[in-house]
Amino acid sequence: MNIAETLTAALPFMLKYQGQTVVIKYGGNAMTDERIKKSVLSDILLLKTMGINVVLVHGGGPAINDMLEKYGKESRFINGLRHTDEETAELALAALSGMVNKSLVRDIQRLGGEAIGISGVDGRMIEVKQLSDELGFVGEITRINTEIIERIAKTTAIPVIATAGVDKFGEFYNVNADTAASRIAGELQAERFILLSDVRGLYADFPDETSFLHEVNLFEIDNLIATGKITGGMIPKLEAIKYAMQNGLTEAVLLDGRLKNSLILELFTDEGFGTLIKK
Ligand SMILES: Nc1ncnc2c1ncn2[C@@H]1O[C@H](COP(=O)(O)OP(=O)(O)O)[C@@H](O)[C@H]1O
Ligand SMILES: CC(=O)N[C@@H](CCC(=O)OP(=O)(O)O)C(=O)O
Repeated sequence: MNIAETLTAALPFMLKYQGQTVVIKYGGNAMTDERIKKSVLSDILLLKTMGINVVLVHGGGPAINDMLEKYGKESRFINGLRHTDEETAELALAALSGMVNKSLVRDIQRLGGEAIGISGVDGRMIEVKQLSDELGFVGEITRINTEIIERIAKTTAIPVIATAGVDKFGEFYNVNADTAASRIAGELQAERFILLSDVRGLYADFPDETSFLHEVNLFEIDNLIATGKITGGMIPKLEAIKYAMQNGLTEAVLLDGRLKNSLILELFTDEGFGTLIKK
């Protein structure tokens, strides 16, 4: 297709999404390759330039692992959530809100766009309480203050959100990025919520290619979790989507961030490239 045909074919989708909110959760595992990262950010900038209200929420598990390793601290996960002592909470904040957030902002700016990076601590955007004694300083979200996101989103800048949380006493908490992104998408009543990871989508029997699921509903997700075939970071991801869908979100898409232009293909064609999660 030449450029004119491509743009013309995209017109109905552009009209559909213009002025709408699209929340993109960019997982740390799809961020480790610089070329892929640049391509993802360039797609995100294209969406913003088309008049879509893009909100970028990022993770950074691998960056936190590296930071902890530097300080001689071990990473330990319980059902996909990192056990977080006080020092880990501070190091996670440094890695996510410092390194990862600012490098995403810088990379968008290098591509010619504008971005403003904030963490859940800023403007008390992500208010939390302790989730459990067992996990330490892992936050359970009690409130999302979307005002600061909405203010940035009205400008030419893309809001880039690091998902640290703060409790009523001002303590820093580590918050799973999928959980926070799902809640933000729900609160913003996003038209689309897309989670970019390093996997094609959801498998009934991971990693058996033939078990790939193009579409699932919440009931099927519960059954899949019960089979034990869903492990690691996929558990909080699905739990987060489930929670947000019971509280305002209409659907979510698990998408492969490593697939070139996956965001554009997902939003601007009728073909589904990932796993669509519906009520
Ligand atoms: N049933 C499943 N289908 C797809 N991925 C799964 C499944 N069970 C476990 N996973 C794992 O979940 C990972 C994605 O979750 P996570 O590591 O938290 O990603 P991210 O850092 O991008 O949020 C995949 O890389 C895969 O290894
Ligand atoms: C509590 C908890 O587990 N927090 C996560 C926060 C980062 C994250 O979720 O990043 P990804 O999206 O790349 O996995 C962590 O410490 O790894």
